[in-house]
Amino acid sequence: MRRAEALKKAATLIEALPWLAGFHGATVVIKYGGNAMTEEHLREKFAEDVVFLRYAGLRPVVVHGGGPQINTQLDRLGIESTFTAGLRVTTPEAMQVVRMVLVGQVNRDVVGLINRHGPFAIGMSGEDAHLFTAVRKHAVVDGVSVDIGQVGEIVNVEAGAVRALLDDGRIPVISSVARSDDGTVYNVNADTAAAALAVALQASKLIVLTDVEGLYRDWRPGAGDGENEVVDRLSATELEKLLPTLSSGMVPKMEACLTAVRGGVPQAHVLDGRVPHSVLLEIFTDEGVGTMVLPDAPRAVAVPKPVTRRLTATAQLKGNDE
Ligand SMILES: Nc1ncnc2c1ncn2[C@@H]1O[C@H](COP(=O)(O)OP(=O)(O)O)[C@@H](O)[C@H]1O
Ligand SMILES: CC(=O)N[C@@H](CCC(=O)OP(=O)(O)O)C(=O)O
Repeated sequence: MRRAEALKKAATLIEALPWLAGFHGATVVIKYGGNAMTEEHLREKFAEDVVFLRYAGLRPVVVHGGGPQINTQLDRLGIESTFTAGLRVTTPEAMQVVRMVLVGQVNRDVVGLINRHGPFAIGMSGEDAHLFTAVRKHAVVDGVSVDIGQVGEIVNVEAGAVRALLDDGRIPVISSVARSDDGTVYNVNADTAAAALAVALQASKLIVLTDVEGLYRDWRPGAGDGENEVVDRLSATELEKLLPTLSSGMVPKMEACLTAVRGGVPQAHVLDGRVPHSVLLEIFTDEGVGTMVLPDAPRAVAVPKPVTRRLTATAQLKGNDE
């Protein structure tokens, strides 16, 4: 290897040093969206990242989605499916398919994928060990409450089993299916489930992987990358104001980030799952990627990430540099 090239590689490794030190032992909840898991080479990179985190001394937890995979199966079976406010209207018939695909197919696939790189991943459904208890959720559209079927709102998280797995050096991989006290099974949006778990575990970070660069300021469907402006960083209050203007899949995603930071998680991120190794880039480099949501008054926590190189949220919204 040429000397210049070797020095560059060493510099990259050294750049990770403060982050490795700061995040040692930290719990990071990663939401792996169904749209982010469609390409094989990216799936491999994701699995490598998660195992890298584990070997680097962090405690990664994966909560996976599977919306496109559920759509495929519903189509095959001729079951119609619609979304309201980013949530699938879930009939009892659709619920059976949701559970089968998330727990029986996607969970197994993600566990297998991670275990190719190290024997750590263990699959769980939100129904296991009372992990997620839910009640029936209604969507609110134009201020009106709308019934969306067997969609759950998590009211309790029993994270003991997940903690035990983490203490044992495992990587829990969790499906967003929940049960109510009366035994009804509910479909929970995976962003929402990841946020509830991040709060229960008091994680150091929530990372939501998706198929766009981050939160776009004025999202225009169909516009390519670079044509929409990514909001680099924003505070909980700024996000709260923005929420009513958001649409489709971004609604549960950004609500999840808000829930996480309001619930004591110091940082929540929406990252582009199409960028290889975006999880490592976010955690171990100075730049950070995607959209970062911060609490209004960040607590004094052992998260070393300097934020000075990013635009402030206010400057972001004005479109100016600091
Ligand atoms: N403001 C916005 N910024 C970025 N994406 C947006 C925005 N509003 C709506 N979207 C849509 O939300 C989608 C992400 O949500 P979703 O399809 O549920 O992803 P996932 O399967 O990763 O959970 C994007 O692909 C985009 O089509
Ligand atoms: C209620 C609700 O909408 N549940 C989602 C659960 C899966 C999910 O969230 O998957 P992604 O993260 O890939 O979107 C659904 O049925 O599609």
